[in-house]
Amino acid sequence: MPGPVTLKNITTFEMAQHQLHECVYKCAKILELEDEVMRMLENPMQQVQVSVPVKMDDGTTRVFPGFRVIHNNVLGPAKGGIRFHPEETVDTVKALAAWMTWKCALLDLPLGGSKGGIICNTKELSEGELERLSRSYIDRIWKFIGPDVDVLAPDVYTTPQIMTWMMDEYSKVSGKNQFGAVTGKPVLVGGSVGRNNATAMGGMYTIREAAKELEIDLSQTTIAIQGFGQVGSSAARLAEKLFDAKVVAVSDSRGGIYNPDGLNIKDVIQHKAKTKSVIYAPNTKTITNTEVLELDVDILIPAALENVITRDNAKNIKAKILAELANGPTTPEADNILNQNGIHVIPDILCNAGGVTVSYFEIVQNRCMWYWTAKEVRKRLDKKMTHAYHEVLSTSKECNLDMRMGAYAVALSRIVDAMKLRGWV
Ligand SMILES: NC(=O)c1ccc[n+]([C@@H]2O[C@H](COP(=O)([O-])OP(=O)(O)OC[C@H]3O[C@@H](n4cnc5c(N)ncnc54)[C@H](O)[C@@H]3O)[C@@H](O)[C@H]2O)c1
Repeated sequence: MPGPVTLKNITTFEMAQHQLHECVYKCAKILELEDEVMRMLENPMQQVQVSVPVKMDDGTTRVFPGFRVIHNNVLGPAKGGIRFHPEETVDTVKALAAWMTWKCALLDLPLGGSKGGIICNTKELSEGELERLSRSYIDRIWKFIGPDVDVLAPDVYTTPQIMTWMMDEYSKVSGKNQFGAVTGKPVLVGGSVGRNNATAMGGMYTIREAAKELEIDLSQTTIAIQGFGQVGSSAARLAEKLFDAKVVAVSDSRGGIYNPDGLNIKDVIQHKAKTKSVIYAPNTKTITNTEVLELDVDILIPAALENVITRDNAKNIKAKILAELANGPTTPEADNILNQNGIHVIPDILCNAGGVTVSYFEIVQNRCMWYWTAKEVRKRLDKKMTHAYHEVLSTSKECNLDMRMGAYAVALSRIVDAMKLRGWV
């Protein structure tokens, strides 16, 4: 975790990392954690940097820099995505690995946190080059990963096909089938059913519990969702299906759409498939992304970018529940304003943890060679998310913390207790 940083001239992503670290520091003070404990959590336990050679289609060889970072594995084998991005940096990978540590601990998964990345532009690579890159990366890092050590998962620009190549290469070098070394695989080769909409589904369970706490009848609620990608569109569909709630607005990078009587989500999905955007879907009014956030709705779901709720617009948020399916959508200054205004925030590390939870289920199924039905996956996800929500709620009430700090308090105390038990600190 960095010390004070100048917030001038830093990218949005660095800003999101900074917020995350701020939460951890604040929480560490509340929990009165000793300096050596914080030093242990400040830096990753292991950082591997590799050069990944790839034979290109034109006969030349290119070398791509790659990383794999384990932030902390006190609770179990590390778990984290692998990103293929032209602007990847080891600092980003380190921050994201720490984020995985907090999320896994909060959900009480027997896993630590890790992350990896390769600096590359997937749009410039052929299918064959992409496969050779994925396999070559595993050839460089295979000694540092595995089902009992560090499990890989998809992230930015890495797909189920890439995960399958990586699992296959790891199986080859280790001389046996090792489905549990990688998650996010297609169901046919050891993936879990229910992973596609797990993040949104997990978020819905936390919204259901928040509504009970606030005595809100979900069938009478209106919902606005920023972002209509994998997570946002699933959230819109599920809110209609599970709660019979009215989704009145959704948006994407080109703008938002609004209908006070409720959108027809199926039509919006079809419109987006045809035109690549939600805007101008039939029977809707076009609005801006800012307007989407400030609508007079009961539930607001950011499901796109970081830092969209800031000190400038937080006072205009009218929703009773803010369910953070996106990572880092709210700045610390905005958090204070939301809390003062009595908005119930379901923080990102809780709200969007359904994805990593079903990834954990994938590891369990791979280890047992016993595959669950969609109903079983949903039931287990519900149990995990509901339990985590109530732990955060009761901690925040008992310790007089907001929900975000409550979530970090639960996660940090679990990690610190385990480090003490194992004699690390
Ligand atoms: N996919 C997962 O399982 C998962 C898990 C945990 C957290 N998240 C978080 O959820 C968020 C969305 O992830 P995703 O997988 O749905 O991504 P995605 O790429 O499928 O969708 C992102 C959506 O955001 C929209 N968008 C981009 N710029 C925008 C802007 N300026 N204003 C409004 N909308 C804009 C895009 O048009 C798209 O609809 C991210 O913050 C991600 O980190 C995703």
